[in-house]
Amino acid sequence: MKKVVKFGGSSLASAEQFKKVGAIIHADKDRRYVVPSAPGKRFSQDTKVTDMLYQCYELAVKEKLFTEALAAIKARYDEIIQGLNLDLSLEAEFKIIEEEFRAKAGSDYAASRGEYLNGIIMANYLGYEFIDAKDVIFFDEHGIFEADLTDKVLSATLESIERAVIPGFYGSMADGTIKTFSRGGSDITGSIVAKAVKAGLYENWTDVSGFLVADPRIISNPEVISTITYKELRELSYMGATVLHEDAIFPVRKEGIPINIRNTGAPEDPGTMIVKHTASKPEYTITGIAGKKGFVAINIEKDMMNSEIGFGRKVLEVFEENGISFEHVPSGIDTLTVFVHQDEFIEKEQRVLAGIDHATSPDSIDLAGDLALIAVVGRGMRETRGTAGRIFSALAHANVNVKMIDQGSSELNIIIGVSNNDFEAAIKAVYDIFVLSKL
Ligand SMILES: Nc1ncnc2c1ncn2[C@@H]1O[C@H](COP(=O)(O)OP(=O)(O)O)[C@@H](O)[C@H]1O
Ligand SMILES: N[C@@H](CC(=O)OP(=O)(O)O)C(=O)O
Repeated sequence: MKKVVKFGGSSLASAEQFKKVGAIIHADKDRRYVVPSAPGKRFSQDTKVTDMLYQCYELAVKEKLFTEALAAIKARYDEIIQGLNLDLSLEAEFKIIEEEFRAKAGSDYAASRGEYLNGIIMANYLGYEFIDAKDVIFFDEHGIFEADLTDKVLSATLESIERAVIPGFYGSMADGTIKTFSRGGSDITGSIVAKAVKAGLYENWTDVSGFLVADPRIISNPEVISTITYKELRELSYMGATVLHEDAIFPVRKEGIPINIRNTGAPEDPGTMIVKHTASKPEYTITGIAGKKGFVAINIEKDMMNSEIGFGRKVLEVFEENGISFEHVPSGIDTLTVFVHQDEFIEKEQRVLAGIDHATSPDSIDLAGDLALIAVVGRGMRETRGTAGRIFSALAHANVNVKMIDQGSSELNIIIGVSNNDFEAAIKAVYDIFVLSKL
């Protein structure tokens, strides 16, 4: 069986981490295709190389001195090369990067160098072939990922290569311009490679022992989810469970290739299996909880709204015209509320409000900001009566005021809107009622 293994930045932050990764790869001969991220944080106050690259390029664009910032990035790689005793120099690579920064090659080019250089080191360390992602991962002229072309070229390229390192996070457009996925996008590259080689398993190695029921930065020592479906996972990762990029399931989903989240620091732990279907019953009624802060609700009221055909479309068109995507649109008889990201909305607020006024002549519009959305997700919720009731009584006990409820018709998730200040308390209350009380 072929396995594709992606290692996140936390797994490749130092020479010591690289050694653990090397041991993991050598422990299983099926681990043939390796997708590395850029070096991440070595300790909590450290800076990821990707962020250092963005900052350095920002200086270059402003025509400020950036050589020191670039030297600090080079030092991160040199430390790894020395720690691994490799006969490798990145001198020439950094010369090219410096020239490209001066020529303002783009912030995507800048960020992509994190994975590119780490890929060169990884290939040298393992004795695997290095494949530059710009030659096998493609985007169209609008920056949209080209799945079919990529799959064709990548599978043909890897067919004759027994073992290879393909850096994550970036690819190229037809004119050669480097383009990255959104942040955390090496997870997507891993999935694309798994599809192209028809892998039996896509292992995604990180710094936690699997997908956890809740964010470990909010709940201490949360339980590990042993098996989760692609659908549940997408809901959770979209809503802030950053361990896997929310788009990483698409390439493997069609082929039904399972993803296994594993811990580089504890390779003996089985981690989480992410699968298409499972007969296994979840341990608790809910599979997981995730959430994000920073939303604003725009409440629109108009008498007889329910009989005005096209009302919702007119409202949503205003958001579309202003380039703002909406998250949720709960509605009543005479009210409609639109939830959007506060940072996207804030600078366009007056234009949007005037647009809604003009398009729908409402009786009133009011705004509620600083809201958080929490998704409670689980394939087991459909079969269990009283789940919503339990969630709301737990929140009431924790003194959390619920501002919005939205249950998807799939009954796979319940979305709850609370104030930003209540975010952590709400997640804790839901976690406690289902996991600690074993419901
Ligand atoms: N539900 C969750 N399960 C596991 N980890 C989570 C969850 N929600 C948030 N996280 C965070 O995601 C981190 C792993 O993702 P990330 O930092 O992108 O790792 P990597 O550097 O390996 O790509 C964990 O250290 C954890 O803090
Ligand atoms: N290095 C990129 C891409 C990535 O996926 O990184 P990580 O695997 O460390 O989340 C980022 O920081 O966004």
